[in-house]
Amino acid sequence: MASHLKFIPEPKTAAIVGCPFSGGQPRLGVDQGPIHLVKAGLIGQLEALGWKVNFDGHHQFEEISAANDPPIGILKNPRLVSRVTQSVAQAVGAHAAKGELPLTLGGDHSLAMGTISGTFSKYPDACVIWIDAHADINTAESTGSGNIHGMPVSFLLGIGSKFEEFSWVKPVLSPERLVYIGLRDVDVGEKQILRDNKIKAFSMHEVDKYGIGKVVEMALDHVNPNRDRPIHLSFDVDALDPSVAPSTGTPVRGGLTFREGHYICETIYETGLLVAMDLMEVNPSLADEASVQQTVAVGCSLLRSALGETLL
Ligand SMILES: NC(=[NH2+])NCCC[C@H](N)C(=O)O
Ligand SMILES: [Mn+2]
Ligand SMILES: [Mn+2]
Repeated sequence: MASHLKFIPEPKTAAIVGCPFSGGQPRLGVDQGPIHLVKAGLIGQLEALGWKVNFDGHHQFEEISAANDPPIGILKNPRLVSRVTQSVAQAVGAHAAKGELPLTLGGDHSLAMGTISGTFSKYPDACVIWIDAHADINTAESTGSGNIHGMPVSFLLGIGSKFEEFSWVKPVLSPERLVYIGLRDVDVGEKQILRDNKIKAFSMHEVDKYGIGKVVEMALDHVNPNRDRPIHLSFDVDALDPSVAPSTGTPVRGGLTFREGHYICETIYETGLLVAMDLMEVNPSLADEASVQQTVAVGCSLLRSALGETLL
């Protein structure tokens, strides 16, 4: 397939934004996700697809001190998450501004607050396709956990109470420019938020009912009816079934198959509209060595599919 990406000039260049960060949730180890993905050979694999790949080491968040970061209300590590995601927004925005395609490797999904802010700084009319078992749309009012990886979408939409610490996050995303695929563990308060804001979501029920081909087409018809808007793809590896991607912090059974996950990435590549992708929540400290290798390999192959790897 000699597809090309409409918004990415030649020579097509991907920028790896490695984000070893776990502060949006309580489990250690998810910060090692990007290190494993790169060690597994991701960069060479993308180069083999004809991409120029920029990677000058993983981002260093050490200087962003975690000291003295008491909860704000129920929000955990609020200052740390805010500063880290703000620096990610700047990095992603700078790559996008140069015409590169940022591939952000997480790390936990709170990072998407930064990646999507960065994408919208260059492409204000972009849309977001969010692949996840979870909606990650809790507000400070609705969250039970206080883990900010369950909340980035509400911040990007500008719903829920506002915090001085997050004043840099602008409500760049509007509800009709967002669509979910793969949901199956959505909190009661999140369901209300999805209804109140008329946000389109295809849960695993719809994937079973219509098949993944039809679901992706309907998702694109919703956020991108004329197939002219830039697409930011935010892929939480826990969207896949735990038998496919076991090494992740909040696995939920009944997820996407290996092929369904890849089909989504392949189809979004085929639109020619992809401008940024996140691959989040790979946690190499969870599960045995073979499961870790399997999850990291799946992460790499999802990224390859989104960057144009074809089956034939
Ligand atoms: N990015 C994720 N894996 N998010 C899981 C979120 C789980 C739950 N809904 C929460 O708010 O805590
Ligand atoms: Mn998830
Ligand atoms: Mn998520």
